[in-house]
Amino acid sequence: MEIITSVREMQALARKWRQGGKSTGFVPTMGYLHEGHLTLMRKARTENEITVASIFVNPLQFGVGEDYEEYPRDLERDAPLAEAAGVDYLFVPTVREMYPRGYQTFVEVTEVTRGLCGASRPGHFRGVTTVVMKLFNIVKPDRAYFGWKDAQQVQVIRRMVEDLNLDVEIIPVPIVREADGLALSSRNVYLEPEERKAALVLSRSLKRAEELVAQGERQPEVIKEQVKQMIEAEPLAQIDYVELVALPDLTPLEQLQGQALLALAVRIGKTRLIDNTVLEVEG
Ligand SMILES: Nc1ncnc2c1ncn2[C@@H]1O[C@H](COP(=O)(O)OP(=O)(O)OP(=O)(O)O)[C@@H](O)[C@H]1O
Ligand SMILES: CC(C)(CO)[C@@H](O)C(=O)[O-]
Ligand code: BAL
Repeated sequence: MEIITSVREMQALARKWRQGGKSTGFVPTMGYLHEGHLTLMRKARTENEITVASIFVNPLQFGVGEDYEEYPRDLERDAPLAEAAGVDYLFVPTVREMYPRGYQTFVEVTEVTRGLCGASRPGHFRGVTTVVMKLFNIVKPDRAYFGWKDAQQVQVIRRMVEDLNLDVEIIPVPIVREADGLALSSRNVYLEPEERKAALVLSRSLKRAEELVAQGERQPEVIKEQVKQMIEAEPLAQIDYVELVALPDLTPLEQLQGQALLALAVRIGKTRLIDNTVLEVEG
């Protein structure tokens, strides 16, 4: 595996593969790799001739007072993990390399970013779409892999790809969980042992919602209320949002039908965690 830090060098390599007709799979990440990221990388490995991953903690997608400074960074730990997962090139640019002096161009998706994390983290998705657009232009992948843990991010990126006619296939990958249900996240390292236990309330409340739907419940408000009550019963948890919206547009729902996304953002102590499940009703 080769580590590339220069945009120009990465672009030159990508141009060479394109001209040689080699397919490229790309996995953008913010690093501190875990089994969720590695699953994306292994999938990219099996479906493409060249596998590229990036590690870049993108300052543009963090709001004021968020954890940009504390976000875990450890390239010495990450590089061998990426290599073992089959990554050929690990792109690790600096902030100055991605946003040189005078930088002033941004990409904004307007509708599907309004609710959920877009509402609770203003400017977040503008930062995500801007960096992902840049990364796509640098790596020129045929396929790009995104985790369903960030379900809204998947819909936002898909919208950007469709609206801007980008020649890349977006491949969503199911959420990877710990044996006890907690969705893997780089931010789980912030959790103290007691908080780690309390964090299980996210996946448990999603399971409860799935049971309610299996029992015939179709009222979004009833499902959301049950989820909220479960989370509020956990003393260390504080709800940021609990939303039940239609897929793929993430618009409000009057009645559960087709595919809906039940998405949560919950603070456990100072750590903001997200999780979700797709609720599917036939007919
Ligand atoms: N548990 C998971 N299962 C599947 N994909 C995941 C999981 N966690 C992260 N990913 C995906 O990995 C990619 C990189 O995500 P990122 O580097 O932000 O990791 P993260 O663990 O989600 O970090 P954090 O939640 O702390 O921001 C994204 O597409 C994300 O959806
Ligand atoms: C896609 C991404 C790497 C862009 O910075 C980030 O939002 C993430 O890790 O999900
Ligand atoms: N996985 C989403 C990146 C972020 O929280 O900024």
